[in-house]
Amino acid sequence: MSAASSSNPPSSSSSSSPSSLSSSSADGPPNVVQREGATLDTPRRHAHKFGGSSLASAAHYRSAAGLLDDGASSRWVVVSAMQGVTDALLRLVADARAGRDWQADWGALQQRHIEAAALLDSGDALSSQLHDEFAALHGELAALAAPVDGAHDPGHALPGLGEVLSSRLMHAALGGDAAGWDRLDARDVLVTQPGELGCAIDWPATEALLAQWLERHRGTQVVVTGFVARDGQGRATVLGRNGSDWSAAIFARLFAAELLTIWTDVDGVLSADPRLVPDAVRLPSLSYAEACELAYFGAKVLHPQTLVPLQQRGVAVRIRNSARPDCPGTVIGPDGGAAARHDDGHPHPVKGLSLVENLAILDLSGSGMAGVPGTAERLFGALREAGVSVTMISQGSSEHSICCVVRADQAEPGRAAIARAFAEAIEAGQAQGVTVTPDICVLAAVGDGMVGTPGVAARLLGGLAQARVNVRAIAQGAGERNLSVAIAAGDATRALRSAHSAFWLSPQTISVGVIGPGQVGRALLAQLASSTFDGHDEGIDLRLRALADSRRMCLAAVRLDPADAIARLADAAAPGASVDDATTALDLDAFAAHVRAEHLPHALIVDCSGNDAIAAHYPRWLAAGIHVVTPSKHAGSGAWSRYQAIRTASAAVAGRGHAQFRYEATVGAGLPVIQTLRCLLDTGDVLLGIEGVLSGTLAWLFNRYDGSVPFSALVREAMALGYTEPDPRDDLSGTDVARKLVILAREAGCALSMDDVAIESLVPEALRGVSRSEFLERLHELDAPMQERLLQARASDRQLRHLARLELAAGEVHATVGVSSLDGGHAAVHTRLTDNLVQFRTRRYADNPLVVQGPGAGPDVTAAGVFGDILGIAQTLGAQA
Ligand SMILES: NC(=O)C1=CN([C@@H]2O[C@H](COP(=O)(O)OP(=O)(O)OC[C@H]3O[C@@H](n4cnc5c(N)ncnc54)[C@H](O)[C@@H]3O)[C@@H](O)[C@H]2O)C=CC1
Ligand SMILES: N[C@@H](CC=O)C(=O)O
Repeated sequence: MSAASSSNPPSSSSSSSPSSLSSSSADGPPNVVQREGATLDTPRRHAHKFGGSSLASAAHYRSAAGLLDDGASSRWVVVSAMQGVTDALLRLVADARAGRDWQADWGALQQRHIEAAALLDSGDALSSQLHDEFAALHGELAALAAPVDGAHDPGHALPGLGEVLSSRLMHAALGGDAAGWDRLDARDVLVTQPGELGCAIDWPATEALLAQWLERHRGTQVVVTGFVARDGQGRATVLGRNGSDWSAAIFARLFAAELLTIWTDVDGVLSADPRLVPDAVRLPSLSYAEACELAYFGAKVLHPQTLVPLQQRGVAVRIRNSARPDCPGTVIGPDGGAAARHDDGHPHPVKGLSLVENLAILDLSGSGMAGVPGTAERLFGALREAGVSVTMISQGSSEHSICCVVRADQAEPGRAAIARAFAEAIEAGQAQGVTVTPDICVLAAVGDGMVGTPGVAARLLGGLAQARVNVRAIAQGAGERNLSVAIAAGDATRALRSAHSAFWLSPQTISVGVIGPGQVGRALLAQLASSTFDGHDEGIDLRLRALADSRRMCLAAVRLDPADAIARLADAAAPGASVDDATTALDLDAFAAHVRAEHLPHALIVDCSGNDAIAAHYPRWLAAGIHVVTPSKHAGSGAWSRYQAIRTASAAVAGRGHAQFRYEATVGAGLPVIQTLRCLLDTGDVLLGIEGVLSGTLAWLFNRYDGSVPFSALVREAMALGYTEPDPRDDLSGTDVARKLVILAREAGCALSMDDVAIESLVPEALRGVSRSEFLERLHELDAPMQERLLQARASDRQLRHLARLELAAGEVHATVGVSSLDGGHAAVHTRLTDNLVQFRTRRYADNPLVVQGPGAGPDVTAAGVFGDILGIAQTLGAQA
């Protein structure tokens, strides 16, 4: 018997429940759904169903019994078999039929049930009942070896024994008769009959038998066997796979429940298959129509057949996780439609996305078909004759071609049937023939809210376009609840993720990867973790999805928590660690590919490594549409050719709009230095010169250095405070400041390079070529020359400051970096701590420079500059959306 059929609608005489049910029900006429005073949270007449995954052991039965304690005055619980038992029974039947040994498996199955019974019932009664059931099963299995006599298959109903046994265990777990629980074997009352579309329910016969049963039972607390039933001759039968859900719906209707709760092992219906779409969200509610659409299109929701008996009476279904009863699950009912909001509080026109795989497209085309009545009838008639079921149909208004999607294994019979039906037309050249496109799947967007909502197709197709998914065929009925597209099977996951993002994610969702969790990288992660900036209100959704240091990387499918991302990077590499995120050896191409997830609208890499080799990747990343933000000066001040490649790549990126390269923190850390210069230039001003203190480290050193403490001791302190470059010689040599000057000059349109800057280094010649560690050991060698400079400056009542100068005049650029001896009139003498001081002299600010001043080094202020760049990019994306 097939489960993929629908029940016949009940006859008019069956539209009310049996009269005895009415008299035995304490809550009033059972054929009137009791809504007054009841809500879905506190139904008075509550049917439950437990699937096998919720009934794996005695402990599961106990906790299931606890879940029934919900205050309802009438409770019915329909049970599946214990987990795995139906499959075990099917194997037993197959083995017995084939003459293979089945005794051992039979014994193991009996043992499993007896053990569970012993834990649930202290007496012998339950065990002895189970022994009787197993003895009967033994006899029936033994008889299966004999040839089948007549059309009735005696083994057909045996797999239903699992539900019978399970109902006994649940009855015991609930306290049995003593606790007021009846047990109803559905084989006594539920009558099936063959229907046009398969197995159907004989409602009048069922209601009559149930009425008789209710004359002998209270009927307000009943454990019911799922899956099993009887045929018109009173023989045991089963409802087919997933029949337990159908049973539950049937009994919820027969007992006039207000709500049917189906307890299973998932949190409810999700917006898409979570194995394919990590971002899938639980749907709080669905209408019957939406649930049916999703179910037909591959979502593992309830079989549509299950909903029929409930929909006819307006009974709501709630799908809940028995392992997480706090989760409210998904309600399917009359009110689950367009108005429903998701957990994020926003209404969504599309409720879910589903995918049907293993399909093929059949296409019949020919100019002779246009305007000819009956073409479609002939085509689909041929498919019907060949027993080919059609999943999707599409025809353009030109009528030049008609195509349909069928199961892959039915493509060839379908093609042959259409070719036969149109043989004459093909021969005459009126039709070109039938083509088969294999390896197809259909992606469907489903939702009541789609009805009358403009833009749904645009979002779906836009999402697919972004992921470069080609659409082969499209179908949407006038009902507007389902928009289906046929696509290549190889594109399925990418398509589903992109479509999901198009409907569920903000257009300002950014997939973020961070490289270099050092001083600045750590501070940035901390700021991302603790930021009070509520990106979701703005629509900005920054998703840290990747983190790398110089050896490893950690990639997360959905997101890494910035608060423990560094720990994950370290921990996940530990032997035996198993997380959903993959930590592997650093592979920058794989890192970038992961960040540039096609299903997420935008991608951004933050490079805090300070490593020149990483900067070499920027042109490729930018060309691939990945935004790049960095505090590192290598790209901005490195080889001119690379700098140009970066600019070119960020200027022209097809598809996603151009990828941005931002590096505000390279000059002045968190100070708005580059943006100030840009603002001056973009508004038509002309840069004449820049003078100032561009090193936080050197500012701090010279602000502190008074001869009382050796200069080398102050350098060590600056290192510890995170002011210096990873190698402090970059600061002391003036290289770091020169880099900043080059960055600013290039920003102003000058092709300046490091070689063009006259740099005075504070690093003695002898220490320039040694290793970093040797340099640190010999740091004291700086002390004597610095002491001497200090004394000289003091002798002329001056102070030492490290200055950078850029002069632009008559097409000439002069850039110098070094220590100056300044009198008290110079602004640099009045800086404090790590203050940077940047004086822009421009045409507009010629006499009195525009000054940017403030702390110019340190992990926190630098990270803030980086964070500001990230948000700046996100905001421009918002403006584009
Ligand atoms: N510290 C500060 O005040 C400021 C720093 N910056 C810049 O920020 C950048 C980072 O500075 P810090 O955090 O102080 O340096 P850091 O040495 O503390 O951190 C660098 C991090 O990058 C990682 N790394 C190095 N090479 C790598 C590679 N090839 N691949 C992946 N990861 C790699 C290291 O493992 C380390 O985690 C530098 O470019 C620096 O110039 C800019 C403005 C201010
Ligand atoms: N080491 C640098 C850090 C900022 O760029 C400095 O001291 O300025």
